Amino acid sequence: MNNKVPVLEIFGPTIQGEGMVVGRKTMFVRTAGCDYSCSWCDSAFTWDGSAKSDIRQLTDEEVWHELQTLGGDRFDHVTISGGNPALLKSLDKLIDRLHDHQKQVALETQGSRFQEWFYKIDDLTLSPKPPSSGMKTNYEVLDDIVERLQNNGRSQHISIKVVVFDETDFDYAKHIHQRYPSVPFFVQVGNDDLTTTDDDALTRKLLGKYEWLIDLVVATTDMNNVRVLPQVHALVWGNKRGV
Ligand SMILES: C[S@@+](CC[C@H](N)C(=O)[O-])C[C@H]1O[C@@H](n2cnc3c(N)ncnc32)[C@H](O)[C@@H]1O
Ligand SMILES: Nc1nc2[nH]cc(C(=O)O)c2c(=O)[nH]1
Ligand code: SF4
Ligand SMILES: [Mg+2]
Repeated sequence: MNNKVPVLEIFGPTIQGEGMVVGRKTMFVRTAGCDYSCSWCDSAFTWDGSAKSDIRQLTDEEVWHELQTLGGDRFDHVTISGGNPALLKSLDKLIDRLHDHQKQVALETQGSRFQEWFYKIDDLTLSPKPPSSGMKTNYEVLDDIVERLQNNGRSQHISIKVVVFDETDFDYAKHIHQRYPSVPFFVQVGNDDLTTTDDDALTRKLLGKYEWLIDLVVATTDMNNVRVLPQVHALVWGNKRGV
């Protein structure tokens, strides 16, 4: 069995800029490879071949060593993102190692694949993709993942986060919230300007979109138990990588 993890970036400590533990001090491990190809993916380098030569096949011990080198004693939380980390059975050992060292573990995934190690994740974000992404949600798989987690006592450890770019996406978000009403639900501002280096202009634009999304949620009856968030890291650091 392949016990290595294809890693593209390890960075931090920084803050979790999105979703259920927004603001939480954390390290990031970003894995390579995705089964989706979202039109607006802000981490397309994980799957489009452009950073192929940066991919390292690391053991859990090597990942842990690098986290320690970077973070020392200044972290107690690690977020695994990608790409889609749920493609990797081999993350099981890394999660155990992090827990052995009293580090909490968060996961970002789109909900297209299940892994047994989902049951061990402390903060698990499922982020199904709205129409603007060009991807199609497999509800059979998503239903199964949510059901398994709920049936195994993980309800306090999961959330759903939908990125919204337009009103069609907002309708999709409403539909997802109605389908899984007991799962803590987040809508997130979409960033459609992934190349600009003008941080002030980007911040202004994203805050404008944040207000637009807040207004939509405020005006909608089926969106009451909902949290509306921007990507805090994009407001602070723009499109910079590794923050
Ligand atoms: C890069 S993805 C990696 C994890 C996993 N593949 C997923 O999509 O959940 C992490 C999060 O960033 C969000 N995201 C990606 N591109 C974005 C963009 N342009 N604007 C806002 N959020 C974005 C995704 O929807 C997801 O919630
Ligand atoms: N600060 C920060 N927060 C994040 N939350 C989710 C991220 C991701 O790319 O998965 C991300 C990221 O790349 N940086
Ligand atoms: S699922 Fe996540 S990593 Fe994959 S293409 Fe979409 S946003 Fe990017
Ligand atoms: Mg990101």
